[in-house]
Amino acid sequence: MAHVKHMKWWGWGEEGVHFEYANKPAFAPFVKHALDVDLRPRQRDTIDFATVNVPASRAENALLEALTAITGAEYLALDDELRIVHWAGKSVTELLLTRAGDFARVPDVVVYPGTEDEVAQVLRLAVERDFVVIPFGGGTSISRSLQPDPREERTIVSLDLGRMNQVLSIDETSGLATIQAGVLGPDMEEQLNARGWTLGHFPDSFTHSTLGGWAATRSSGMQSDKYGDIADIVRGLRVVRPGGTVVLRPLPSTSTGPSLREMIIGSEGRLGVITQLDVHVHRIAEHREVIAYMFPTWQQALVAMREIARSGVSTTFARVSDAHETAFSLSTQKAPATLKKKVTAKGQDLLWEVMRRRGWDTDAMCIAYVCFEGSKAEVQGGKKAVAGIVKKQGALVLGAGPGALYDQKKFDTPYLRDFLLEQNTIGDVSETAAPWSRLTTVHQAVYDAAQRAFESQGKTGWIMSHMSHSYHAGACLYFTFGYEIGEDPHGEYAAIKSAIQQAFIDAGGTLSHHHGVGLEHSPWMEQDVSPEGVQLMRSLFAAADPGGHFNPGKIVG
Ligand SMILES: Cc1cc2nc3c(=O)[nH]c(=O)nc-3n(C[C@H](O)[C@H](O)[C@H](O)COP(=O)(O)OP(=O)(O)OC[C@H]3O[C@@H](n4cnc5c(N)ncnc54)[C@H](O)[C@@H]3O)c2cc1C
Repeated sequence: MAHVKHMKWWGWGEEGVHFEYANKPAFAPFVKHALDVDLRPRQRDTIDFATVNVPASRAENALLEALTAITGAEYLALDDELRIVHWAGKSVTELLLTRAGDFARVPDVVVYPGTEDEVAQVLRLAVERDFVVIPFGGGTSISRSLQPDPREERTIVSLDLGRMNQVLSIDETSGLATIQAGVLGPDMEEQLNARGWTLGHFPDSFTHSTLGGWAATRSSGMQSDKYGDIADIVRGLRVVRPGGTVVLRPLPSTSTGPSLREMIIGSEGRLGVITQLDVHVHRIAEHREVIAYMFPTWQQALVAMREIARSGVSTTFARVSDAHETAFSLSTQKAPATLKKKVTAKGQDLLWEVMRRRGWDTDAMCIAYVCFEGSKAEVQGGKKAVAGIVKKQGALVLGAGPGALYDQKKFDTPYLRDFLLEQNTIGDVSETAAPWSRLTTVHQAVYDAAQRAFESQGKTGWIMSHMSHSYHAGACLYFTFGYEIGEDPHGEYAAIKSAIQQAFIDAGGTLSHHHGVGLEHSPWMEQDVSPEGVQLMRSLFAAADPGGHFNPGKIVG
């Protein structure tokens, strides 16, 4: 479909873009140490689509004609590659299945509506002709929110919102923009930036995910400390349902019963299709700086992060990597190519010397990044206040150099998972949020659970974490884990991922801070929101969609 950009069918992002390690001398030794895996040079650049068998479309001609009458033939896709692009998201389970060509059930047709009225017509038709509609944003779901039920006998339509991609208006007085749901992150920012505005929402998946997808999964971006999670950013919505459109106006606040807005946010396509959103927008900051700090220990770093959150200093983000993640970050540094970079590397050696002389255990130290935005004076003031807080916890201020590097690399990491899969190795993530009082307990519990799970599967595994997204009462802990794939890729993954998710709940965290539920996290929902809570959700979905036409089975089965 020439009008809508898609990721490659077999992995993350664009064809031809890869994670490279040849220019990162410490990376291969790190992987050997952490996972006992010997990296091989990349064997292939792509996977030939001709090598996979795609189940034939089950869509009948009469239905295709009815859909054509709505959007026009140009906006209906039956071709196999597009059906595979739309069959699932980018969770590890889905990537393994996709690479193996193991497609139990794929959408029978992809429909690209251009207007809200066309969306409404498709949904009415779904009820009339009894087919399933799975709304599709950018396809970056990491919780299996898109993958159809393999047992689904009805026709499945993937409804791709990608043509509805415009910033429609900006209310400059209120700082509110009205934007179509199918717009990809970069396209939306380009339109907003052209008028001096930004949404400020930058998930790691930003380049390939959409505004509607963010709202449908309760997303959070790396700058949420300043701009809020998507649930804070979205003020108004239009949600198309077969019987009509729910219209929630962009009011600053309201007390008109239970919040419909909150109910739609995170509904993963089960309550209808979000076509348009009213969102907070902000003037692009005059000045921005990311400063790096090094802490002697994780405990001291967490205390500092809490103090920063409490201090009233406006930070755009404040995140700290634990010792394992710090070691990983250092392993991805490029070899210095220019004289200037060689001098910087020398500076780093000196810094290491300073830390050793201070008696630091360099295996325990933790790197933190804090971002400041505003006028030059505001940024200076913020930096000064944060320096005071971190120094009380024994940290060294590393300055803007490493911070700028972090800022540039932030959207590259998703390519690492495909690179590792190519090396027969899993690299995956799980995140939670917990009160400040429980963060160290959750962190330790997840490490212990992962270690036990690695051992039970006979693996040399690695786990690392960072803390980000601070709130009044707590913060998000984001874990990355890896291990070499054995003989039972799905069984091993299920055992390790489940151990981590269960540890979140047992230690007092939530089962997901910003990746949503989908099929992946659904088994823990009763433990997360109580059995009665799940029953309430089931009743809601059953009443809102009695025929189970809209992304059935997701969140709660
Ligand atoms: C490598 C990687 C990094 C990630 N980093 C982050 C991160 O930093 N922060 C974060 O929050 N998430 C992250 N994610 C998860 C993912 O990007 C988010 O869940 C994102 O919000 C999904 O948006 P999307 O447009 O790709 O939606 P899709 O994946 O296409 O869809 C997700 C769900 O939303 C529904 N949906 C989509 N559009 C609509 C609509 N208009 N109306 C109704 N339902 C709709 C779909 O049916 C599906 O259930 C990451 C994922 C990956 C693979």
